[in-house]
Amino acid sequence: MGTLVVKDGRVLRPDGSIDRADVRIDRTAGRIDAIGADLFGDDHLDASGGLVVPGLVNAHTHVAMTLLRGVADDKPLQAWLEEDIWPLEAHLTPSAVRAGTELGLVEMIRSGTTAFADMYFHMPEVVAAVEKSGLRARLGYGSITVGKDADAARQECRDGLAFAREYDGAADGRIRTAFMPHSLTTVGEQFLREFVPEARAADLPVHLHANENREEVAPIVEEHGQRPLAYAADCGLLDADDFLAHAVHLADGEIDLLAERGTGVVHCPASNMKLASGMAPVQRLLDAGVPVALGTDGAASNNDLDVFGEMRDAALVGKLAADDASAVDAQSAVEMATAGGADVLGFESGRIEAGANADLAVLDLDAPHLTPQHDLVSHLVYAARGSDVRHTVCDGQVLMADREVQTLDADAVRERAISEATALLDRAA
Ligand SMILES: CSC[C@H]1O[C@@H](n2cnc3c(O)ncnc32)[C@H](O)[C@@H]1O
Ligand SMILES: [Zn+2]
Repeated sequence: MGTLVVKDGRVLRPDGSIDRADVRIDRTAGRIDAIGADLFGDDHLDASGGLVVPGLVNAHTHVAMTLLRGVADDKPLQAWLEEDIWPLEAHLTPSAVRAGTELGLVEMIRSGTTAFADMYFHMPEVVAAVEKSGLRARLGYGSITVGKDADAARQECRDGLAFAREYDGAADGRIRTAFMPHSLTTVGEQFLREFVPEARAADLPVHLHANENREEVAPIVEEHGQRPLAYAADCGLLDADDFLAHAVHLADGEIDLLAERGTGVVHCPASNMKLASGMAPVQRLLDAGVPVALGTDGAASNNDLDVFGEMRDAALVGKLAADDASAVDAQSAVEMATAGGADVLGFESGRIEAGANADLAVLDLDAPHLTPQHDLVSHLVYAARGSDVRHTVCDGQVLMADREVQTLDADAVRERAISEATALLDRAA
């Protein structure tokens, strides 16, 4: 396969500095092997006039929810899930999930995302779509036990573990898996106590929604007499490779617990604002040393999968939450979307440095909204958009060149998603 050189761009380094350099990729290893001046390789990708950044990481989403984009807006979490989303999801089929996932993967490739975590249904379809797309992912079947009898509930968790065991390492290692109980209120205590140790035995991380809004926190405190994360730790959760989505409503002791354990938090600012869940204490999490990543959540609560939007929202709402304009600065937002996200998902990505996974994006800088160029880190967070991405590379493979997605047929994917979304809403009507 040889080498690929990303040529003549400016390169964002892990310390936030930017310099003119070429990036050489060993395509067989899928790794960056050199960064420097005038590098030669077997193939070249033109980055002149552009900025080479680590591929963005979307560390919490439900990709196939692209099919539900715009079906239910302007409601709080519980009403949105119970009145709209879950009744529709009951009619999902494997082919609907495949179509919605491929649509989301095209959207992510086009906006420079190279790795993501997905919790959803019909996950073998997601595996097949990710394999074809060339992206990197941490995948899990979302187990829900509430409202099910004990046998069905146990089967939900068994299915989640079986999926994770079977597909870990798929797509030449680009796919890793996790056990993904949906949340502390939708998965019963007995099932957490039974199945989390099985996940540990299989060396699988655990990913779940936690402390998302006040209505989710209150019943846990009432039923268990503990804050949610103390209860989670009691149930065997919060290992160093586990990661929680949202973590909006946190007591001081819960932040300390996350820091002590090294458990990751995926901050989902747009979803938290849209569902009026609250403002996560992101600067306090960063100050405490908690690993923080960014996620879009699903496209029905965002309503897109563009991580550039998440960087901007994280910086803006982070300042409001801290009542401090210096909180969650641009460099912090970029780190959460790149190296921080990769670390939380357990990937050796998110940094343009020799030895790292060759996951990167090249942005065009010649747009009016990116002019003048006093500070490109500032531009990445406060001015750039996903549509500024010109090339996307993952694992050394070019997934998009000059805005043309190479691995999926974007027009066909869009047509199929439209027909599956229409059929899904017809079935549910
Ligand atoms: C069991 S698969 C995942 C499940 O989660 C639902 N979901 C989407 N967004 C959220 C959110 O913000 N909090 C909790 N659950 C969410 C999704 O619709 C699936 O049913
Ligand atoms: Zn979610």
